Amino acid sequence: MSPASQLPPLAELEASAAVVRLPLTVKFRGVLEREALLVQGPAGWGEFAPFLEYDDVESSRWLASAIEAAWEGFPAPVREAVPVNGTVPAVGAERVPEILAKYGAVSAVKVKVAERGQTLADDLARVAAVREALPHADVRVDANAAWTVDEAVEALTALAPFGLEYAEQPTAGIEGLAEVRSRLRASGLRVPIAADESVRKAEDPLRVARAGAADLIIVKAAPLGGVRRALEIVREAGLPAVVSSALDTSVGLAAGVALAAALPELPHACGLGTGALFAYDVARSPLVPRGGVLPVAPVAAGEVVPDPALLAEHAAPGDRRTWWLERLRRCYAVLAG
Ligand SMILES: O=C(O)CCC(=O)c1ccccc1C(=O)O
Ligand SMILES: [Mg+2]
Repeated sequence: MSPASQLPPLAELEASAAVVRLPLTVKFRGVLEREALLVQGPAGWGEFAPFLEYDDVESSRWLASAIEAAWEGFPAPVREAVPVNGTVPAVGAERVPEILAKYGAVSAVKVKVAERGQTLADDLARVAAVREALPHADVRVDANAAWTVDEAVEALTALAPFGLEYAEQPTAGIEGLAEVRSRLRASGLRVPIAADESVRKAEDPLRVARAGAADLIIVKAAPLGGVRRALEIVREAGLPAVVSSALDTSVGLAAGVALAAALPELPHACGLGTGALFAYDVARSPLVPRGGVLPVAPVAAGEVVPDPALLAEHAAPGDRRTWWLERLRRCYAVLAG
């Protein structure tokens, strides 16, 4: 996180702040719209968009990431394109073809599972529909920590025959992940376990790696406090990493692309295709996948910027702008210590 002495003045953040509300074409995390506060600094634009229920301490890391993007810019890329997965929210199986069509050709698909109010049968049907549409794709599932250990073992045992690349955060907590992982191995099922919430919401993002509780880690630029901090975490974790979005606008996705582009190794497709779920974005040329990849060049060239007309068109209502500016001030105070 940026040391307090390196923080730009709050007035500069406030002066450039644009608050948008963007409609999605499909419900994600239970919502049909995404709000974000965008700031402009000498290095470009940054996105501050912690989910509405997050507290100020957790949200302040997202602000550090926005400040890095706008005042410091991104480290040099080592690749020209970032392969991405399509993301299938917890929709009914009959909607899978329509959702997949949004991404175009992708070599990997992430399927949300364990949605509250749904059953294992719903998950099996959704994953089956993805497998039917894309027989050769890498299919990974994400339970967002919603299963118990027993439920996770049962569900992943049932899902494994579809061929799973890995299971993301099947259950909450590092001990739970370790137990799911070892119980699957003991039964001869090699489903790699990826840690997401156990990295991005943990007090110590490295503990899951030290505990040997996961085979890979999911890293997101904003929740981890920026691209450089995320790179450091991957280096120290010593595990393969998958860069994923936080349902960002193209400005936030650019930070994810910069992170994925700067990682020494990128063995899996990244979860950065979510721009395709937005009905509208802030950039004239949004970061949506083409041919299964996102290009690094426009990010490195600082071309992924909001269009003033789109910012105006999608400006959040006045009371929401006030709410975001107040949140910005509180999180700035956290960073300033
Ligand atoms: O990884 C992806 O495919 C898309 C991003 C995603 O799933 C996500 C988006 C917003 C908040 C949490 C998550 C998550 O990975 O759990
Ligand atoms: Mg996840």
